[in-house]
Amino acid sequence: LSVLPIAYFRKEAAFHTEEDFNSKVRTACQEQRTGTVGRFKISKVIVVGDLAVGKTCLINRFCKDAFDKNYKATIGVDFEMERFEVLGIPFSLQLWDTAGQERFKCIASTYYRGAQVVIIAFDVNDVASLGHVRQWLEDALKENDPTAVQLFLVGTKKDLSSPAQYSQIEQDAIKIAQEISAEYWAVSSLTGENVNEFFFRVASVAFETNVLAELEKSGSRQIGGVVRINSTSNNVHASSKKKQPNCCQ
Ligand SMILES: Nc1nc2c(ncn2[C@@H]2O[C@H](COP(=O)(O)OP(=O)(O)OP(=O)(O)O)[C@@H](O)[C@H]2O)c(=O)[nH]1
Ligand SMILES: [Mg+2]
Repeated sequence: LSVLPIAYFRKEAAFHTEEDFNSKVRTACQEQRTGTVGRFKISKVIVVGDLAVGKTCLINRFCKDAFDKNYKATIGVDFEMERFEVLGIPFSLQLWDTAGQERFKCIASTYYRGAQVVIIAFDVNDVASLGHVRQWLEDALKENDPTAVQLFLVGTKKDLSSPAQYSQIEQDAIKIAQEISAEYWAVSSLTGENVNEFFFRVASVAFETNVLAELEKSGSRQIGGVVRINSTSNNVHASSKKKQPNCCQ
């Protein structure tokens, strides 16, 4: 799946409104200076939200181009891998579909950790599911570094709402998206409306962020063309300090 720069859905609640990839990112990709991105890097994406809002259907529409009208609750978690190519660089997303049902939530939440992207889904025909967005966010951020996570708020089942009903809930959804710094989208897994666009946007935003982080890392390491391996080994050391005290000293 080759990813072209995909536009935001609503200007009022978008990460950025540039029409193309960041120029630093484009140059780095041209010169194949993307570090671990493209070789080892897999970004973890979790999809959370109330039961039956359509999380599983959303992932299945994108990954399998399939739709099931029968509801089968997700028990715990499921995951799908999706490979993309962005600016000629291979890039993978691991899409974690989690359970919305209360009784399976505690299993599911153990898989929230390490997410780069959090997608909070609500049903555009169910105001209560939008009301629960903050709770889902809180739960997801308990397991993650809030400053490192990119958030998407996605309204599902757009096919079931009339334009008038839809525009009413969209106003509220955009307000919440702004408050929680999420990018807002609305999709239908039944018709497929905006589903590919949405995931391509997720992939391009995640990719850009990863490449920029790589550039920052290599920028701070390189001094006058000399690669200082110290700074990374310090990090490794810091995180494994407890187990291996003084191993390199
Ligand atoms: N009309 C319509 N129905 C949908 C859409 N997406 C999902 N549904 C239906 O909504 C029900 C729930 O969908 P799921 O995807 O299983 O919901 P979920 O969020 O994964 O639910 P849990 O796994 O219990 O958390 C199913 O009957 C789907 O067919 C949509 O875009 N349009
Ligand atoms: Mg499900």
